Amino acid sequence: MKIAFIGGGNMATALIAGLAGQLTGAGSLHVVDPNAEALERLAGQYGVSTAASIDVQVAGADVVVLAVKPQQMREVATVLKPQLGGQPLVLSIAAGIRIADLARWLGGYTRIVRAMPNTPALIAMGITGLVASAEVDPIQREAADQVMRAVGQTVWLDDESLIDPVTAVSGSGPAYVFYFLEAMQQAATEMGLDAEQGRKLSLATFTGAAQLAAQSGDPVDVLRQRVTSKGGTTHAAITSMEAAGVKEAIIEAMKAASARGRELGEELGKD
Ligand SMILES: NC(=O)C1=CN([C@@H]2O[C@H](COP(=O)(O)OP(=O)(O)OC[C@H]3O[C@@H](n4cnc5c(N)ncnc54)[C@H](OP(=O)(O)O)[C@@H]3O)[C@@H](O)[C@H]2O)C=CC1
Ligand SMILES: O=C(O)[C@@H]1CCC=N1
Repeated sequence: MKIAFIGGGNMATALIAGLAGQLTGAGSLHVVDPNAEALERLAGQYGVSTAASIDVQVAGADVVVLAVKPQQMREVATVLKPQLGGQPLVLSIAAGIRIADLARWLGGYTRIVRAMPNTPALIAMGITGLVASAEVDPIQREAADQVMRAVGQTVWLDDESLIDPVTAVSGSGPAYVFYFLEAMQQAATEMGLDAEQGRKLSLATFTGAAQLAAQSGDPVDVLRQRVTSKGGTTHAAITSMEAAGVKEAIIEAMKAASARGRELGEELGKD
């Protein structure tokens, strides 16, 4: 499979890192980005071919991954439009941008899959929500799934509007986890542990608890109750979190992320 990336930033780098080791034979990765330094780094680390603007290699690709910021998508689509003669799959990972708007900017081109990956793709532990336009055939749908499966798990959606909730849960999700870890590490040092001890203890706790939740047949509230001895330390912590409204704040934050995705689509998809 020949895959061309338009945009070689944070998310594209995570996908390229995961994909680089998986392509065999005639498979190739090509990256277009105006930033020469970013291209040099990607070529050096992952052996990809590069270009500063959309070129003949993009025109010959089987899959064109659009990995620019949502605000840059319209301009990129306009430049890409004349290069779609080979009928590639256009795989957009931009938050908010709706298939219908992208199809319009591409001059009515509809072989589009919209995907929402996340940065753990960098270590092949990503998860991606996907939705295909009605015109995408099963072969290209499988191609999209294959690209994303190379960097983790995939979840297909029937309804495009659900990609905003997916963005709020798993697209932005790694940032919430890092934020929680930041708080745990800060608390650890404030209570007298050194930074390395705090980092090791909090990271292992997060990974261990997540693995336990994934492997256990029990729901997470039951697992939480098993840690919470009556009148003990965990009870003190959870009582403090409940009083501060932590759960409600997380739920509100995620709804804000989803609403921002929808708003981006409305704002940027006008006319
Ligand atoms: N980061 C994440 O965790 C996730 C991001 N996404 C989506 O991925 C997309 C990219 O996000 P992210 O990687 O974080 O953003 P970045 O800003 O890191 O990457 C975008 C890259 O595209 C480059 N670029 C700008 N204009 C063009 C152009 N005309 N042609 C080619 N490249 C161009 C940018 O260069 P310059 O900086 O010079 O403008 C930059 O290097 C977004 O749409 C986002 O919604 C989806 C899931 C998760
Ligand atoms: O913050 C953002 O808009 C992008 C989409 C999901 C993660 N990062």
